[in-house]
Amino acid sequence: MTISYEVTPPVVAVKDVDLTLYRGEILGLAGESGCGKTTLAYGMNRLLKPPALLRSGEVTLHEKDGDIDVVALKGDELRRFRWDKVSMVFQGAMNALNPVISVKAQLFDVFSTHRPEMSRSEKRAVSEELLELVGVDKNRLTSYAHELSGGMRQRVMIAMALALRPQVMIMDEPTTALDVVVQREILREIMRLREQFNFAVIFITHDLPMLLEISDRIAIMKDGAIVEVNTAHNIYSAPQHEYTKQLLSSFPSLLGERGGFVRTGAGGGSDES
Ligand SMILES: Nc1ncnc2c1ncn2[C@@H]1O[C@H](COP(=O)(O)OP(=O)(O)OP(=O)(O)O)[C@@H](O)[C@H]1O
Repeated sequence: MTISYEVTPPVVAVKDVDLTLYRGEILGLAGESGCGKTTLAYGMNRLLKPPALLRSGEVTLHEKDGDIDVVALKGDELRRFRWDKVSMVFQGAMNALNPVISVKAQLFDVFSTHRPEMSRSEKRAVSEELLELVGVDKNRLTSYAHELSGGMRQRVMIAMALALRPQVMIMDEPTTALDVVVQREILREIMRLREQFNFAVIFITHDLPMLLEISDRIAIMKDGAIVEVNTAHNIYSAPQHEYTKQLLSSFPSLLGERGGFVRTGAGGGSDES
């Protein structure tokens, strides 16, 4: 996939990227600011708007009953694909909730658009369940965004992304704006939900230490290209690309003693120390 911004002169933000996301995996996408992570995510979910242009490439979702050619989707098909199959939690999503509409109205809106057959009481029951799933009291259904803390708003956004049980969730810096304690709570929640519902996650951040903890595999992006993809364990213990080594060494916390990982078992890297 190649994506450019058709400005003068044009900026090629994603250069010939080829990426496979496996069912149920967490794929971390790391790289410094401006390397093209968000543009790539938008490209995968058909969210590019001019001057962005998908110059070439294809996106295929393999489903039980056949493949979906995402680039060919139009109108209603595309609307159904988003949220239903692939949902996205954006950078700064906690500010994306409409402040003057209740949480309930925003959740109901997702169902009204995508599940028109649901009754009000069904919507209510499912919305309450969703809030509880992401650790928000169901009484918050009637709250407005401005009445919620940043962490709660972000949880509500995750509940919305989860609402239709998509196969893939793309999370672009979903916790960056939150303090470290809340950030870790939410990460744990995402990991738990992933185990429960088995969706795959593309997790985008420049925070490589965090990705090492939560990802199955990590793709390292530089200047619009993916320079290395490997298991989190191999990225950490046997980085191949010079840039990956540089990126690892730019996080002092990774050089010293390793702290406790959120993730246990595979991927955390336990061959040394
Ligand atoms: N609307 C635009 N017009 C022109 N260039 C753009 C536009 N949006 C992004 N770019 C350029 O495309 C490149 C990739 O940007 P992108 O936002 O995808 O990077 P990123 O890795 O997600 O960065 P960050 O972590 O800061 O969000 C950058 O060089 C950026 O300046």
